[in-house]
Amino acid sequence: MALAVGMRVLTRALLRPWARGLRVAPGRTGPAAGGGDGMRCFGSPRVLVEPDPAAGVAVVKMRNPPVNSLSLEFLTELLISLEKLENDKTFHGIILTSDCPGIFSAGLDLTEMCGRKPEHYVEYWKAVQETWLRFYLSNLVVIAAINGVSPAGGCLLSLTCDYRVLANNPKYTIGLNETLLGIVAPFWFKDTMVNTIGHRATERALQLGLLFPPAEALRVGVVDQVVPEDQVQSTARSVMAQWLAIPDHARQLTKTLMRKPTADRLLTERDADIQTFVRFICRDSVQKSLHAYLEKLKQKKG
Ligand SMILES: CCCCCC/C=C/CC(=O)SCCNC(=O)CCNC(=O)[C@H](O)C(C)(C)COP(=O)(O)OP(=O)(O)OC[C@H]1O[C@@H](n2cnc3c(N)ncnc32)[C@H](O)[C@@H]1OP(=O)(O)O
Repeated sequence: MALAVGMRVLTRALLRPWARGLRVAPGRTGPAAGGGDGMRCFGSPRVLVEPDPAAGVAVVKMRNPPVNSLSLEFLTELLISLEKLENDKTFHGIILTSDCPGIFSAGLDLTEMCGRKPEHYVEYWKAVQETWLRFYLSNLVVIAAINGVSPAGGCLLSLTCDYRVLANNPKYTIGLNETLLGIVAPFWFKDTMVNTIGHRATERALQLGLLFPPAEALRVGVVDQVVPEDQVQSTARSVMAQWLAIPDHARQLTKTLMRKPTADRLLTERDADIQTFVRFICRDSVQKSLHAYLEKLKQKKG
């Protein structure tokens, strides 16, 4: 039932004109692409997929410059790539990483949440929910190779993964910093964090909008491993090999057992959650906060 609802939303998304027009990235082969057996990179303008069929793994690189903000188009492309890989029996695992230097993802795209019509907020929030559900419940092993800063929605995306490897760079902070923007992390953002680091640590992290530098992120458990920057990908690969050595059906069922209750909560409250989001984001005070925050980001340069 849950899956059917999810598929309907994704199918609707795929039917949108800009999604239908998605081009497949020009194919290229290479070592990262498992060039040995000739399988090519594929993907879409904002998502590059480097398949390694021999290992049963694909590296999914987010490339929505400058900061991999999670726009509606980008989320849809991510979902399409995920679905393609899930439907291809060659693949058992995904390494999710960034192609934008120094940035994993800046989180939800603030321009999707500012100065738009309520109908747009509905469409956008559905895509955010769908992305979370599909990644959180994916049967594939999903490992985040976090090679940059990862606030808010960027952190949430990494929390949907089964394992997080973070590059040891003090600039690469990670956390749910929504309160600093004058907004509130929805219950399923909070639940995902609670499932990862526990209730008390989440309470503190979310109220204060903490963005953890690598050592702190490791200590509190937001990430599973911190490694030198040039070892993030290789570490993700060796962790993947360990996870793929486990009998797949047993691992998948265990993942579902652990995650389904959390996902079910959103699935049963999905429409109410959309209404809550739209009501909240349409408030004058929230729009003012978000505009001011975006302005501050822009002025930082000047
Ligand atoms: C019940 C209601 C529930 C509501 C819940 C809503 C939940 C929201 C969750 C979120 O994810 S909100 C987004 C939170 N994200 C952030 O706080 C990150 C903001 N960005 C930054 O801190 C920095 O940009 C960075 C990621 C550290 C990168 O810094 P850098 O110096 O490399 O780049 P900038 O010059 O700051 O940015 C370049 C460019 O990109 C624009 N931009 C940055 N972040 C976003 C974003 N999240 N959305 C849209 N646009 C973004 C920035 O404005 C610059 O634009 P310009 O036009 O080139 O000036």
